[in-house]
Amino acid sequence: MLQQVNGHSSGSDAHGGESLREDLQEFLGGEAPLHQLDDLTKVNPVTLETVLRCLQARYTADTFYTNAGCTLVALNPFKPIPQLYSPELMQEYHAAPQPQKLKPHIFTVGEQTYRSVKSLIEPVNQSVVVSGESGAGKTWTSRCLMKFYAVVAASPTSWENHKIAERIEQRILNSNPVMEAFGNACTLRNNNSSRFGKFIQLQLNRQLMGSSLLVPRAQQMTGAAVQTYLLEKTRVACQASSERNFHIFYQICKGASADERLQWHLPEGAAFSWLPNPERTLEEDCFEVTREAMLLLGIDAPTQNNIFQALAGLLHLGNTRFADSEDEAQPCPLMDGAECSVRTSASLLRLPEDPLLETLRIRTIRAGRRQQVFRKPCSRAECDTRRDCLAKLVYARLFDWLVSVINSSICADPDSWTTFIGLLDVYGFESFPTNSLEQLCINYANEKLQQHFVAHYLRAQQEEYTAEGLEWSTVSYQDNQTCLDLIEGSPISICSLINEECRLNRPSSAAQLQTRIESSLAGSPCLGHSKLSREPSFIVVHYAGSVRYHTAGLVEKNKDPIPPELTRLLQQSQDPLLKVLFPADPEEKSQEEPSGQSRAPVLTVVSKFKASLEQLLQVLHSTTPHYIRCIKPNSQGRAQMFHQEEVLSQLEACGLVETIHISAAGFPIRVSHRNFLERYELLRRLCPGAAASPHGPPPDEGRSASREALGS
Ligand SMILES: Nc1ncnc2c1ncn2[C@@H]1O[C@H](COP(=O)(O)OP(=O)(O)OP(=O)(O)O)[C@@H](O)[C@H]1O
Repeated sequence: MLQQVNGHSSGSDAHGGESLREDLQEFLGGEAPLHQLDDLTKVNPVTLETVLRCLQARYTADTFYTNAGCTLVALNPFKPIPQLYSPELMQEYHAAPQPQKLKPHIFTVGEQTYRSVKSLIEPVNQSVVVSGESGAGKTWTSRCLMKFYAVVAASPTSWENHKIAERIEQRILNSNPVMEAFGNACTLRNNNSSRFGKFIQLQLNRQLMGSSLLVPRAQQMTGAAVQTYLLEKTRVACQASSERNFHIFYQICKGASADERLQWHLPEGAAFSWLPNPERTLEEDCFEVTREAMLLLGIDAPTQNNIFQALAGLLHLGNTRFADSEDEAQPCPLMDGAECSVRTSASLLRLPEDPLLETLRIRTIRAGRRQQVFRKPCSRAECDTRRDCLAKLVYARLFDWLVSVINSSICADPDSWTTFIGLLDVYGFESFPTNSLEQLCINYANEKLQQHFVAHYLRAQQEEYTAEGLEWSTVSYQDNQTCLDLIEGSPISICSLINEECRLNRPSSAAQLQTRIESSLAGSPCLGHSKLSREPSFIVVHYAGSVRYHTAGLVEKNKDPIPPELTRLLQQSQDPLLKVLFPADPEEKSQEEPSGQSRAPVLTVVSKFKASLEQLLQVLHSTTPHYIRCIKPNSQGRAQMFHQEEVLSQLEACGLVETIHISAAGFPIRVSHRNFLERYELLRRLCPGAAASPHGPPPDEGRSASREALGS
């Protein structure tokens, strides 16, 4: 293009203009400032480098939202910017004739989804997929969107309806502090990290405004439903160094009244081994906010008291330490002081003390044709595992129960809503020095979502070309099906092999599992080899990068075994809450007591997760998806700091690099007619006889003028 311009320079003399020479100088020097580009697919050319430079320029200019085709990229500002989320700004986006013409913002996505629901054009239901790594701003974004909908989707017809709507919205918003108190924790990467995934379905109902059918329809929020995924329950009993347990434990220890301290056996300054780093004071430690929100969700004070007492019981359980037994035939003795912990824990959980201790220390085995019962003292390590398992079991059931209570409080009668907007806030792609089943599940979910995204993005591209009247150009793009086949395919895949090990219930070493995976799936191009690793592992080449998964403990984690004695013990509790969490249910036995010889399908972690993922994707497929990719500009959580390498790896992990490649596979350079004329108007002036305006492009933004410039 430069040569072309230079090539025409003699022509410029023909027009004789000093001014033309000056214009040329300006043309050669002046690209549109990068920070003004609202859409990453419009940087020219679309490459990783230009995209990164554009994001950095915008971040430096305090511009945190940028479009990338059908995706919104949200850079975490790491500083409060109240005016960016004010109710006035919400109203501005809500009232704008074309919100997409305003600056990119989460409110644009909010308003677009809301209008699409209102338009009743199929598919009416909408979903917003919010992704990004830990600390990137997913929870913040989802919360902001919920507040936005609470404002715009609350325009009922009567005062009475208004009050009902307000109550529902308040409850929906109140579900956030409760779920965060019980499901979030302070990690190395985020002080308020969600340790579970969630899909919130905001249920809307069509309202007729006034009596005339011609008056525009509104959609009013009538309720919501929450679905959660993969709570990191291991955190209850095991926290990485410098991390913390779930916020709620710190809240009760810091916020309990004097009476409650007595009742829950939580004296000031008491030390609990499952409560590391209690000296750190976080904004999230606010017990009062959680209590208030629980109350508004219908969890009354006695029930709350019951919950907190059970949690205190778990903390005391964590202080129960075992010593090695000198005689294998005898149960492990308790360490000094642990007797008191068991007693307190038993009294708070309202369990009989001796059976609690016995269950922790003695395993019952059924064997032989007659299923004779044998009692075998556990090793110290086994006692620890059983203690931790008991705590995880209680906490996971409590969390699920809370979610169900929240749902019954916010969920609308199925007849009272017709449409919905779904907000999906999931863990982003993970790759740590050691990766196990949790990362495999999370990355598997990300692969599924990425495939969904690529299919949608390619379709959107083709539609755009058609609308532009461009010649049909099939964007050939290889999606991530090969990787998904490796993880979940039939008949043999990583999931099926791990499940098979659980079903056969045979002793199997980590090295054997590695060999089985490598030999059975050797043909997959997405299975990498781990020659350098000392520990048994396998590598999966994900769309976002290669991840090495260690096979040690994988099968056991997948089984997630719950000794049946533990469930039976909890069913004996006199505590009203535990009675609800552990009802005497005959079905439970079949789930939790898989017999070694049984061929019945075992409900493994992977198979449950796969089923819930399929259900989620079915819902997503039935909606129009919107994507928000949250990016963390630096890992220190500091404002005004942009680390290019960190951002780049996130662009890869959240699939934005893919978007860029797809854009480049189609038409990598996209400029509106108006911008094109603004930039290349000069070409028309270089062309002898062209009637170019010295004042810039004509106002019609027309194609013909652009063609003329191209032809010159
Ligand atoms: N738009 C924003 N404006 C100001 N601060 C923000 C914004 N988004 C995020 N933050 C800050 O970043 C922190 C981390 O954000 P958030 O908890 O939403 O991350 P996340 O992606 O949900 O992380 P995780 O996966 O660990 O739950 C917030 O606590 C907040 O301090």
